[in-house]
Amino acid sequence: MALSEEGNSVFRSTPNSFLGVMDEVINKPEIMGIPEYFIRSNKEPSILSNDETNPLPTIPIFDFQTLLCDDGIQLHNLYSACKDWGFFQLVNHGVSSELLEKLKLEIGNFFKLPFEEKRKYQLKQGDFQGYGTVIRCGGQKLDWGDRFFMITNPIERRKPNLFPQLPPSLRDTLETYISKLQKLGMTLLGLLGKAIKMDMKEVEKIFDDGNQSVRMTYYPPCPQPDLVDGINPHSDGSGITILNQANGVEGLEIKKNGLWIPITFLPDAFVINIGDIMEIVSNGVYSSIEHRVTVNKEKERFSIGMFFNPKFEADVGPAKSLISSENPPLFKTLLMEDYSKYFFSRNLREKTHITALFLSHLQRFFKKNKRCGNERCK
Ligand SMILES: O=C(O)CCC(=O)C(=O)O
Ligand SMILES: [Fe+2]
Repeated sequence: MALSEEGNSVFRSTPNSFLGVMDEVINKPEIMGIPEYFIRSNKEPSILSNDETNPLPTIPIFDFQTLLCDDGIQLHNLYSACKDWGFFQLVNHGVSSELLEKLKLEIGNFFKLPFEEKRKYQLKQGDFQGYGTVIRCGGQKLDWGDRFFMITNPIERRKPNLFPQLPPSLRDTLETYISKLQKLGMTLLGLLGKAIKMDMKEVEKIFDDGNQSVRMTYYPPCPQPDLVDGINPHSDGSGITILNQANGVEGLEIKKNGLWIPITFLPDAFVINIGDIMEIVSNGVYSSIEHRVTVNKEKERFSIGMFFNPKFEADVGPAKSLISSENPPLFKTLLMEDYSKYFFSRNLREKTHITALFLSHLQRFFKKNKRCGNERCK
């Protein structure tokens, strides 16, 4: 049976969103081959090594409790990790295995709900929160994954049809998880500020009562994983991201010196990464690294990322306490509210939005505020 396609539209698509890889493509054994919309013809290969004498490089691992009682050396190592890798794993972070296990079950159950149930959370015209993927133009390639993105803080920014309407057991578990991660996230932001010698008052001014959001992603197995991306190469727009590789299936890769390196799964560890805002705040010292997710032929994968950002009223720009005549600002400063509008007007793709902040594109964006297509829609 041929898939139903209407002109340039995609399965279960509305004019602006795509819903449900799992429901549309996976649950139909009669569908042969991967629909064109998912095929990435110029996908860069992952590096593989079976050579025990020459293992692949791995991202640094920190023990949170050791970081907290720092003697200076750990903070220096943290600084180097954020500068050279932009990614690290965090163990012994104090979030219990029981909570992580419960969250894994709840997220897994959510993505298995019937399509009509999940559809209640569908992304609406012109919005970026909800279940689905924003479609900006006809030729846009789609990721092999179903996502659900929502702002969780400040609480008054929560959409009434999203978080409050989640199945109660998922909602309550997520609420507990979010409150634990908030404490962890704020402490980490403080440590990152301290490690780069930022004024701690400035760290608080930027990130306290910040804007936080979560993205849950389900990556179904794919018959031809090499042809698709679970999530396109991108850097996160956040201050920092705390990622939980919830069901322990690997697939996350980071780009280091031009090569795609896999991130291993450590039970109960979080993967922490520097986002574009932290790269900007640190005036380019910390690195927001491109990453992507590859998918698996047999196994499903799911993850939940929590993004920590400045409050909407804060300035996003190089920290004043780091700037001097020897270290002039490399990025523009703008309000978080504007940064956020700008970020969500674009698709996740490489490091295109931070590059734009570095150059003069941003001013043009705000003058015209047009959704021009091709560059962002690839
Ligand atoms: O699923 C993952 O491991 C990564 C997801 C990700 O990069 C994101 O949500 O920004
Ligand atoms: Fe990401």
